Amino acid sequence: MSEFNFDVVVIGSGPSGESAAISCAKNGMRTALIETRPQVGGNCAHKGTIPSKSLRHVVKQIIRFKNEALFRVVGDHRRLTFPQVLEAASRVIPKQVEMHSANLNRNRIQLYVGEAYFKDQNTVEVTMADGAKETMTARTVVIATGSRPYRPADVDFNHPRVYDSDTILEMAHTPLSLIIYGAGVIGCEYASIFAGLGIKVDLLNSRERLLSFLDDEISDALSYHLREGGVMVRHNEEYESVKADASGVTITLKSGKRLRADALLWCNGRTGNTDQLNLDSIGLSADHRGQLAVDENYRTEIEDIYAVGDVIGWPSLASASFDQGRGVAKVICGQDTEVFAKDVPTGIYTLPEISSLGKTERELTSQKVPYEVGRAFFKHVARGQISGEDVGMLKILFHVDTLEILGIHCFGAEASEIIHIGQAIMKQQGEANNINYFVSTTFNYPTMAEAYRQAAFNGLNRVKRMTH
Ligand SMILES: Cc1cc2nc3c(=O)[nH]c(=O)nc-3n(C[C@H](O)[C@H](O)[C@H](O)COP(=O)(O)OP(=O)(O)OC[C@H]3O[C@@H](n4cnc5c(N)ncnc54)[C@H](O)[C@@H]3O)c2cc1C
Ligand SMILES: NC(=O)c1ccc[n+]([C@@H]2O[C@H](COP(=O)([O-])OP(=O)(O)OC[C@H]3O[C@@H](n4cnc5c(N)ncnc54)[C@H](O)[C@@H]3O)[C@@H](O)[C@H]2O)c1
Repeated sequence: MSEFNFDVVVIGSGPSGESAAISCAKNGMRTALIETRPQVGGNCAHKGTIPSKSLRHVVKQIIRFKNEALFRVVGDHRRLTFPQVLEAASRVIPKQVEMHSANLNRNRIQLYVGEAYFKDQNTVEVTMADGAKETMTARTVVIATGSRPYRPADVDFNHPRVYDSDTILEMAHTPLSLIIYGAGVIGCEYASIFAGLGIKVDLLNSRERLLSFLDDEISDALSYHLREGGVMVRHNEEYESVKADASGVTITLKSGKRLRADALLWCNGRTGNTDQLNLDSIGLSADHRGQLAVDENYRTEIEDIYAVGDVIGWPSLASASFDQGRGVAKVICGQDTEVFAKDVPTGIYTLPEISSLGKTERELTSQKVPYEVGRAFFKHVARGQISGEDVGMLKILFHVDTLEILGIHCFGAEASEIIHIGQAIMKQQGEANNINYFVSTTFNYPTMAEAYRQAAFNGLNRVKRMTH
């Protein structure tokens, strides 16, 4: 008889928690999963990735309908309300919940619904919705509790015109104008969504440029297209005060500017969900952002307590969280130690979409790497012309001597899919990672993938390294 009820207890059912639990169970571990929400899927399925991407999809369809004269012959040009758009977008959530529940069931994972906190290193207590408590013991605990929007104390989030990225999914009216404070990935994606609905958007960025981790050319393209879509982007701005009243919200900026809109969407930062875990009881503490420090095996400072997903900070992506969950399970099951998720691509679902992998031009320049650039514009790609989605560019950065691909940057329709073709080549070892792949391989025609061939020709012609 084991001294514990479970081998592993996982707290949180987002992508990192679910994949950790399933991988542990598949390796024969007696596994429990605890989730506060009555439904599994995490913030990813209920508040973050899935609802925002689904909203964006609906908005993209509306834009398409508005801009395509052919559709206007068959339907009138009606104005949709935000609640109608939300309703259409939210249909995907039950499908996600059903899929995740089935995955957990199939793998015989014991699910507890309630809020978990530590009693000691091997004991976790769960407070159920009705106040009842359940206690369980385990050799190993995985903290996968995710994150939530950061709410500064001087902004009244109880006011019905002030939203964050969770509560915006409950907005019951359609504002004519919206201020978005915070121009990180969430702020930029929501700016695209609301501008796409014809709402006047002010996007306030505390930094000098949008998404400064991107290649400059891509970040410039995003600024240009957001502005063209009707978003007023303002850089280097910080708020002084936020005042909401019955008819709108006024934000006063440290620069002296005063902006007013029908509603405010706050997108400035997130906090790790660690405050309810009673970490003191096990001698663990989170940093000022509520995040936990881990080593390259996702171990916290406390033996047999691991953490994965948003609660450990970078990269805070659903994509990486899946891998982190599987990675930590390998460590727990003693299978592998090379598990840290790195070389994570970015996939940003603005309009236009952005995706990138590897080094930017700025990084290569500062590292004094002799590189060249190959570009293809979607307006010159037959498939882009046919589909009418001809805004965009694919850019390949490669070493002038070895022809090794060093970075791929893409914006435009389906950029987040297109990037994975290049990723497969970049992942090859040694000389197999070579830009020549794209000129020595036959691509289906017409496809967006053909942009790789065009970009490779463009780059190789530039360094005269092609045998014609
Ligand atoms: C608006 C938005 C859009 C995003 N878009 C993308 C995108 O397009 N692509 C992408 O890759 N990433 C995206 N992300 C990020 C992505 O959603 C997160 O990185 C991902 O959800 C993190 O997964 P996780 O496993 O850490 O946990 P989460 O999904 O955060 O889930 C954690 C779960 O733990 C539960 N929990 C917390 N505390 C306790 C407790 N004490 N007891 C029991 N349960 C608890 C919570 O209820 C929650 O369900 C987006 C995020 C936001 C906010
Ligand atoms: N498509 C996607 O992959 C996607 C979509 C949405 C969110 N996410 C993830 O969710 C997480 C949260 O997104 P977010 O937009 O809230 O966060 P973020 O870190 O991108 O930034 C939010 C805002 O805070 C500001 N900020 C952040 N750190 C700062 C600092 N040190 N100094 C000054 N200003 C700072 C940024 O300029 C921005 O205005 C991100 O890690 C992101 O990767 C991913």
